[in-house]
Amino acid sequence: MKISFIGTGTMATAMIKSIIDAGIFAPSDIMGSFHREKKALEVRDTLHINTTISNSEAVKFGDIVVLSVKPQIFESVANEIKDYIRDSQLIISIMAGIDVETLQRNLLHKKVVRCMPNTPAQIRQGMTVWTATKEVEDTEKNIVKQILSSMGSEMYVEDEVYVDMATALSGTGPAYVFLFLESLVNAGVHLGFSRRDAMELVYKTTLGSVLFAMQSGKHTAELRDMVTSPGGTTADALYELEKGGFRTVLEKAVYSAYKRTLYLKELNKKKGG
Ligand SMILES: NC(=O)C1=CN([C@@H]2O[C@H](COP(=O)(O)OP(=O)(O)OC[C@H]3O[C@@H](n4cnc5c(N)ncnc54)[C@H](OP(=O)(O)O)[C@@H]3O)[C@@H](O)[C@H]2O)C=CC1
Ligand SMILES: O=C(O)[C@@H]1CCC=N1
Repeated sequence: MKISFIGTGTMATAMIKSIIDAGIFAPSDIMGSFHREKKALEVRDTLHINTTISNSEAVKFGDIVVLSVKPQIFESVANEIKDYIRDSQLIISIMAGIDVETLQRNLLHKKVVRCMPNTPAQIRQGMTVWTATKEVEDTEKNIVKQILSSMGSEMYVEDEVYVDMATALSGTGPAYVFLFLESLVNAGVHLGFSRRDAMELVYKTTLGSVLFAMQSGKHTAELRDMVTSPGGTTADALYELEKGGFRTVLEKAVYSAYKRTLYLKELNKKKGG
């Protein structure tokens, strides 16, 4: 079985590394398409996969074709490749805000998987939410599951509205976490820690807390209470976070990302007729 990637950037490269590391595809069974020759040659030399600057050539190569270009150029890429897609091929889209109906209509193809991965896939710790059209057979779903599991964890959903929601929560999510980490490290530096020590304290505290929350099975409010000694330091810090609207800001940010997903979806629905 062979797999092609249309647009071999950050996410596609993470997927390629994961499927090679997991032994699902050999580098010789993978092709990545690029729009710049220099980049194509660089990736060919580092990942030892096949590369091309022709999207149609990439489509012809794979049994599975992953669409990993930016959503903004999907319409022109679809026009370029639609005549080369075979009925037997499985199309996997990782593009944000392009729904199944738009994919099927622009590609003139029914067998489609839509998924939303995230960047921790680069170290095989990603989280991907995905859905498939009824034309995708169970054996193909199993292959998709294997591919996505090679990047970390996966969650299948029947209704693609959850893929839109996941775009705002888990797809965009690493950016929220990185900003949170950066802010805490800066706070540590402000107190007088070296940046290196502050990073170690913050990263390990965050990792430990996430594992604790997952393994304890307790509600996070209970876990928070366990940290909050009466008349102690935590109560003061939490008071300031609540006063500053920490939760509301976070909820508004996620909702804003969700609205952007829906906007992109509508925009792409209108394009391409
Ligand atoms: N980054 C993320 O966290 C996530 C991204 N996604 C989705 O993944 C997709 C890719 O995102 P990401 O990897 O971040 O973006 P990148 O910009 O890193 O990847 C897109 C790649 O497509 C290439 N490209 C541009 N035009 C063409 C073309 N006409 N034909 C072939 N290739 C082309 C770009 O090349 P060049 O750089 O030379 O322009 C680039 O390498 C997006 O649709 C995004 O919504 C989904 C989940 C998470
Ligand atoms: O910012 C974006 O549009 C992409 C989709 C999810 C994460 N990054």
